[in-house]
Amino acid sequence: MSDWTDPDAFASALDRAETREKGHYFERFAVGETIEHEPGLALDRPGNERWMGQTLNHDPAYWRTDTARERDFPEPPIHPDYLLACVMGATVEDLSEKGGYFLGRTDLRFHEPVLPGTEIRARSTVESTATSNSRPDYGIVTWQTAGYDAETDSVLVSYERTNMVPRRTATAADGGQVTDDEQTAEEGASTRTLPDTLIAPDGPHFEDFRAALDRVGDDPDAAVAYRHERGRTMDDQLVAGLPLATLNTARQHHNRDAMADSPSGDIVAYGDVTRSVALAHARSDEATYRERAYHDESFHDFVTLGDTIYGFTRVLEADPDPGPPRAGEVTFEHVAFDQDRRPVYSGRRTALVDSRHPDQ
Ligand SMILES: CC(C)(COP(=O)(O)OP(=O)(O)OC[C@H]1O[C@@H](n2cnc3c(N)ncnc32)[C@H](O)[C@@H]1OP(=O)(O)O)[C@@H](O)C(=O)NCCC(=O)NCCSC(=O)C[C@H](O)C(=O)O
Repeated sequence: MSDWTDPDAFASALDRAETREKGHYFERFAVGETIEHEPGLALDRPGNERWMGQTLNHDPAYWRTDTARERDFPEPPIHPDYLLACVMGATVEDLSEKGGYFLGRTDLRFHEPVLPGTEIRARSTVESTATSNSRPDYGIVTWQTAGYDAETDSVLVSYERTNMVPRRTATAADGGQVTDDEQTAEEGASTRTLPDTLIAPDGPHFEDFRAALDRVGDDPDAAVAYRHERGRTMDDQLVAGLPLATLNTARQHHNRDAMADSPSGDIVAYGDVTRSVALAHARSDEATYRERAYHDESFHDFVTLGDTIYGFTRVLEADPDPGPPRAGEVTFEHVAFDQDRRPVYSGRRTALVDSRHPDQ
């Protein structure tokens, strides 16, 4: 009788066996097609608290009932970063499990607060497809995705995301190597100057951001921009644990064997974890009332186990009008960077920030 566990015989059988593949190549995506994603999950308090605790999102409104009510929530809601990561996680099997880079996301909007117990579903529509000029083995696909309440069908979060997706038929490509000319151009770009004078707001409230912007005025050599002190080292819990808890099946985050020969050489953090950590650092220095929207989010470089993520914030605008009387709208640009000062994420965020209380 054959011994299927004889190591040599088994290794040779593996070479002959077909692999039942997961995920889809670029050619599968047709513009206009809508995909209803099968995975869905119930957003509960323990999952929410695990995400928030690990990413340092410790805003008490998401943990304490009394603070939640002060912030006009009926109870501590699901954190927007966790909601977003779960919606995107549920789409990965259909859209990006095959691998390829998460290039960016824009027009991300949170439509309404979400309470624990909500069961979510996701659907995506293919917006555009193109072959990549710089990496001919890949295509670039943009999807419009909505995360919605399975019971009421109301949209909770929506965004447009772009990934590189491997092509089924690899071309005679250079594998994405950057040429010497491109390298020189990149180095030249990195010497571009930023404003000399960087000022920080005096406090966390809307008036503090507005006053800091007024101080900068029209001076092209000044900006409201500051660092956040906290950092978070990426451990196994963040790199593999959190994405799996959102049903994100991308091998980049949990299969070291498959990633050993990839450009990163190891598993990499889910972009939504990296982003959530940097945003948590920023939020810890502001009196956030509500998260509203994000634009032009990009993931610039790999984050691997042992990297430490810090946050940097630039304040772009402070508008008193669009919010409720207690808050004004502030637009930030946030940058996540690592221990070597390498930017790994950037995005523009619009949030409502509480006004200073009259006796503060
Ligand atoms: C991704 C990178 C390797 C890109 O590096 P670089 O080559 O320097 O970037 P380019 O700017 O030249 O862009 C390459 C091509 O992609 C197009 N592009 C770039 N951004 C966008 C965008 N937002 N929308 C549309 N198209 C975009 C450019 O036009 C170029 O096109 P072409 O010239 O035709 O080729 C590098 O940035 C990198 O390594 N980033 C890290 C990526 C990463 O680690 N991401 C987060 C973790 S992975 C993850 O979370 C996966 C997730 O689970 C999932 O499933 O998606």
